[in-house]
Amino acid sequence: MGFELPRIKVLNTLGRRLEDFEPFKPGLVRMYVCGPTVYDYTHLGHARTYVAFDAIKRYLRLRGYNVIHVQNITDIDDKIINRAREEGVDWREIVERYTRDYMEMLEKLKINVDLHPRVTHHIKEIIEFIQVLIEKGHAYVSPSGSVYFDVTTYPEYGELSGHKSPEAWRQEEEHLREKKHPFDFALWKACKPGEPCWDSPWGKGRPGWHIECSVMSSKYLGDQFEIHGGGQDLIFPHHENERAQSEARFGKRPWVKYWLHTGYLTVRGEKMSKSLGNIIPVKEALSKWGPETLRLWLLSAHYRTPLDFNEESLEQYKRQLKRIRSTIELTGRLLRETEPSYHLDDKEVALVQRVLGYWHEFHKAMSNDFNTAKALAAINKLVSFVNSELSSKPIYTALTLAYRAFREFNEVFAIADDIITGVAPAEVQLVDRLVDLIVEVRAKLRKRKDYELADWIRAELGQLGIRLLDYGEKTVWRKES
Ligand SMILES: Nc1ncnc2c1ncn2[C@@H]1O[C@H](COP(=O)(O)OP(=O)(O)OP(=O)(O)O)[C@@H](O)[C@H]1O
Ligand SMILES: [Zn+2]
Repeated sequence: MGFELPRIKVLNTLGRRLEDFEPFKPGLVRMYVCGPTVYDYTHLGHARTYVAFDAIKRYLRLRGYNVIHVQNITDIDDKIINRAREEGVDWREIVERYTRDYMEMLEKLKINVDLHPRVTHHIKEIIEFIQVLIEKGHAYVSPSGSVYFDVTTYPEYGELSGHKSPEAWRQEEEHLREKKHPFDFALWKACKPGEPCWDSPWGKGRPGWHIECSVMSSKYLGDQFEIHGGGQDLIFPHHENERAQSEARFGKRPWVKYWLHTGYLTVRGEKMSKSLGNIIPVKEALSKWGPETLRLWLLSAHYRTPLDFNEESLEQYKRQLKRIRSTIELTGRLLRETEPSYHLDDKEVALVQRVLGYWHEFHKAMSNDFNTAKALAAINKLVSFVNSELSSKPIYTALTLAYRAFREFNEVFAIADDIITGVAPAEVQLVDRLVDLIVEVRAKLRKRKDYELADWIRAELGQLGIRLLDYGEKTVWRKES
C-alpha cells in the first residue's frame, strides 16, 4: 500500500503559469529571497514572507532536494540614513540594532537561512558588476557621478511585472533631469554631503537598491538559479530591475527560473507596513502567541493569497495547534502501546487506506504550488480521524503511517519538533512518567477489582485534563486540548 508522490508544480510570476518544477541541475535548488532593510523592528508582514519561503524550502528538502537559501540584509539605504538622522545616531548603530532583532526573529520562528550577505560587504563586487554593464552599453554615468541602467537596452523590460507601457515604468523621478529616460534607474548614487559613501571609478557614492540583489545572488548562487522570492510589492520595480541588469550582464536567459511572490499580510485589508503605521512587531506577537501558533497561522493561507491579521483568528489557531499537537502525541503513545499485526481484515485495510488518503492529500497540496492551506486541511482531517476512529480501534499499520504523515507535516510546518523528536523539556518528561505510573497503579487496582478507587483516579485525572482510554486490560492516556 502506498502512493506515488505528485510532481511539484509552481506558479511562476513570470508568465503567470503553473509550471513543472525542474531545477537547472538535478537535485539542487538555489533560492534567493529579498531580505529586510534594517531600519526598524521586524513586523508580522515580513514574517509572513520569510515563513512562506522557509516552508517552501522545507518541503523541497523533504522531497529530496538540496536547497541553498540565501536571504540578504540591506544595510545601506535612504531609509537607514534618514532614521539615523532622526535619532541623531550613527547609521551603523541603526543597522546593528535592527539586524539583531531580525536574526533573533528568524531563530525564534525556526527559519534557518544558509547565508545572510550584507550589501556593505560587497561594494567591490557591486562596482565590478556595474563596470561590466557600462562596458556592454547597458549603463551610463551621469555628470553628478551617479550611474544609471539604460532600460531601452533590455527589450524584455516589463515582462515580469506585466507593465507593458513605458509610462508605467517611470521611477526615481527625483533624478529626471540627469537620466536619459524617466524609467532608467540608479545603479550607483553619487555621494551627498553627510552620507556614508565609498570610492568608485565614478567618484564617491553608494550602491542603488536593486543592484545589491543581482550581485549577491550571483556571487553565492551562480549566474542562473532556480527560485527568486519576495513579497509582491517587490515585483515592480525591484525584481523587474534585478532581472534586467542580471540578464543584461550575464547574457543568459532565464536568469531566474521561477519567480515566487507572497501576498500581503494585511490589517483590515490594508498592507501591514511601517509607512502606514499599522505594524505588529514579531517580538510582540511571539510573546503573545509563541512561535508555533504564529507559524501555523502564517501557513494557514496559500503564500500567494493575502492573509488578514486579527486576534480572534490567532486565538483560533492557538486552539488548533493544541489539538494537532495532542493528537501527534497520542498517535505516538498509541503506537508504542499497540502490538504489530500483519494480518488486516477488510475493515482494517479500509482504515489504513483512509490514512494514506489524507497523507497523499497533504503531498498533493504541497506539490501544487506549495499550498500550505490545503495541506493543513488534509492534516486536520487526519487529526479528526485519529481522534475518532483510530484511537478507539488502534491498528499498528495505520498508526505508523499516520505518524509518518504527521512527521512530514511537521518538517514543513515545524510546530511539534519537541514531540516528534521526543525531546520534551525535563519537567514535561517527568509529568509524563508520573501519569504513566498513576495509570499503572489504576490498572493494578482494576485487576484487584477495586473499581471504586480506579474510577476515582480516572475522574481525578479527567479533572486535570488527562483522559484515559481503556482497551480491555490496556489503558492509553492523552492530554485533552
Ligand atoms: N505586509 C507584508 N506582507 C507580506 N510581505 C511583506 C509585507 N511587508 C514587507 N514584506 C516583505 O518583507 C521583505 C522585507 O521587506 P522590506 O524590509 O523591504 O520591508 P519594508 O518595505 O521596509 O517594510 P514596510 O513596507 O513596512 O516599509 C520583502 O520581501 C517584502 O516584500
Ligand atoms: Zn532584492
